[in-house]
Amino acid sequence: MTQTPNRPVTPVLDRVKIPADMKRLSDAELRRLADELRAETISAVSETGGHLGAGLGVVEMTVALHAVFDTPRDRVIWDVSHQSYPHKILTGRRDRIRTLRQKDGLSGFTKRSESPYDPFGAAHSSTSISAALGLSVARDLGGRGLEGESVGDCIAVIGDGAMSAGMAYEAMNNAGHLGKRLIVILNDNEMSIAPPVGAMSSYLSRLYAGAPFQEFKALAKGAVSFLPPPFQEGAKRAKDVFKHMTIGGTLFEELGFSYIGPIDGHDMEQMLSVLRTVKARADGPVLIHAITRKGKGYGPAEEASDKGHATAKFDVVSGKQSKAKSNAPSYTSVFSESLIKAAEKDDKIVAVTAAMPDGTGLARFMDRYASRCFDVGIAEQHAVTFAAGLAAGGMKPFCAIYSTFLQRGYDQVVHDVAIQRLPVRFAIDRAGLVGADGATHAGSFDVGFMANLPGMVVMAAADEAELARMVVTAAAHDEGPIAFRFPRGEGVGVEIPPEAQPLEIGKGRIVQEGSRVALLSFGTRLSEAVKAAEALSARGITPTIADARFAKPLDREMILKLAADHEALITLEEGAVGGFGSHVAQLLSDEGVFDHGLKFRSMVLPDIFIDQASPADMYETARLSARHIEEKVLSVLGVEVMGKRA
Ligand SMILES: Cc1ncc(C[n+]2csc(CCOP(=O)(O)OP(=O)(O)O)c2C)c(N)n1
Ligand SMILES: CC(=O)[C@@H](O)[C@H](O)COP(=O)(O)O
Ligand SMILES: [Mg+2]
Repeated sequence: MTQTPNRPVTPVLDRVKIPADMKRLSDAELRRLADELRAETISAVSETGGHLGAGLGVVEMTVALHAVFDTPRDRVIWDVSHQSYPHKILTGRRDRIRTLRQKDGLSGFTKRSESPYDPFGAAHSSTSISAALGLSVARDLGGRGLEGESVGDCIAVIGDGAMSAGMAYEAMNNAGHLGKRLIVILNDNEMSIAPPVGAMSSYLSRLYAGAPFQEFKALAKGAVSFLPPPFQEGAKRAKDVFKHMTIGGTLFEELGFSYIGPIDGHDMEQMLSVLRTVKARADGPVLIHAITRKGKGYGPAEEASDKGHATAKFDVVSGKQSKAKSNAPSYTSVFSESLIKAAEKDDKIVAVTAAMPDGTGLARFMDRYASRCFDVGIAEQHAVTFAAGLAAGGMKPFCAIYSTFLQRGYDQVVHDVAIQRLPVRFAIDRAGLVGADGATHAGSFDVGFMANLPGMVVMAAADEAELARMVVTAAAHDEGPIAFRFPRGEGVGVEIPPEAQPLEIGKGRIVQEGSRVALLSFGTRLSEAVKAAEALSARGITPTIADARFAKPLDREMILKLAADHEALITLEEGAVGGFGSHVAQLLSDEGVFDHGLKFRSMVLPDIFIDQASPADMYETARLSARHIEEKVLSVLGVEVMGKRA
């Protein structure tokens, strides 16, 4: 037998094609299966890159869940679902696990269309309890799945980080009230992407630190019979130790859940025993508090500051990641450096992140100005209104949130910020297509949902120097809210001026003068427009190229002049319909420009959710690369290419 290098030897796992195959395994074999599953996960992610640490932390839990419950009839809903790779391996997708996060491969998250074992898709956090509750209620009302299949137990697995979001409490509040049979596993690894923050995180740690106290609590409430015998013993001992303590219920019990824990989420015997008991006995909402370690079982992940949360491809033996070299700084780092510079001169500048200090670059700001930087946990709604409060109190808050996660705080943007004209500065990172995380993380909608708000200023950086200027522009803008968007990844390599100057609000710039057709770009598609223009020059076409800088307020004067001076006007943006191009079309329509025969085209993201792929492939799908701009110009001008109209 030949063995593929880097592939672990997995005799037990090889016998498991789907979870039903696990029913034949003894508990000892299930323990062995967990070891092999962990090795297979490490091996696969070493080839694909992706979310590693969270999956390694739930290997035993994944095995125990599929061994005890009857999936897919019983529904396991993984919160965020970045920890679902071991689940994918056990649920008929092992043969494709090395296509994770690639074009036409497996998604890095659970996805209903991918497998019947993924009953609910996710990637944004803290949705699992609501979804599991909805499924439980549907089941009790006699509902069947969309394919007519019956629904069994519904189990939400949610992390301690995800437990910081309001939505999890909204769901528990409702679940406790309804009293339906529902199982929640709190996977507490004392980590979010960064170390978790907040009073709730401290509370969970106290529950964990006081484990015997919890056993005593269960006994005191008569709930100990719910637990398997080893826990009943522990509880009796705990009663002696803690008999003089006055105790209240855990928060979860107050919300109407039976609380079981803390248990060791890596101890297969405990996991199996607790899940079997809960399966046999639960008659309402139950919360199992499992303590695990993010990155468990792989040294380089366990030792990493993010516990191997996300990784590039790596060498399994050394743990060394293969990172592509770049000649330009990332947009995120330009934002971060520019903000630090601005904060040096203005002590009113403060910064807010919702659990993404590294991703947004605010970790560096925090190192420098700890008291002026706030990680509020996964709580985008709160982050926005908290920033609004900071602004109302006279500070200059920069609320740094990925485009996709800002969607969750939208009512707060409208109601708390925009209507009150509070000068919150929104730094919208990951605006546009993001690659391997796919549709759930694409920043497609922010221009649409920000630029339609009265009084909101909306900018997009065309390159890193422009981004530096937008940071100082935002810092200086006290009249109302302002937002600037920039994409994932590296800049284009332009020089960043040491002292960036603010932009005039609502003023764009002409990058290249030309004739016949004007390319009006909003954001980083500008460099593609320049490339397209170079290609077009071979055909004797020299487009005018303009950088709009602002989607709101529009540079009316510049746009109307472009329209007047050219036969055709094409807008470009990395965003969905309803964004910059729509605002330009509205202006042209309002001003009657179309009545005079202007040819107008708007290049936007297509009306589909684009699955994971490389950014280059995604731009192909979106038809937003230089080649597509060139084709659009030729077609709008009616130029024939190889005997055909373009
Ligand atoms: C609404 C939302 N905000 C932010 C994120 C980014 N994010 C993904 S995983 C994660 C940490 C989750 O921590 P936890 O729930 O404890 O899971 P763990 O990774 O520790 O297993 C964060 C902040 C997200 N996915 N969704
Ligand atoms: C699962 C999740 O939401 C994050 O881990 C996300 O994948 C981070 O994306 P970036 O790599 O763009 O920071
Ligand atoms: Mg965690």
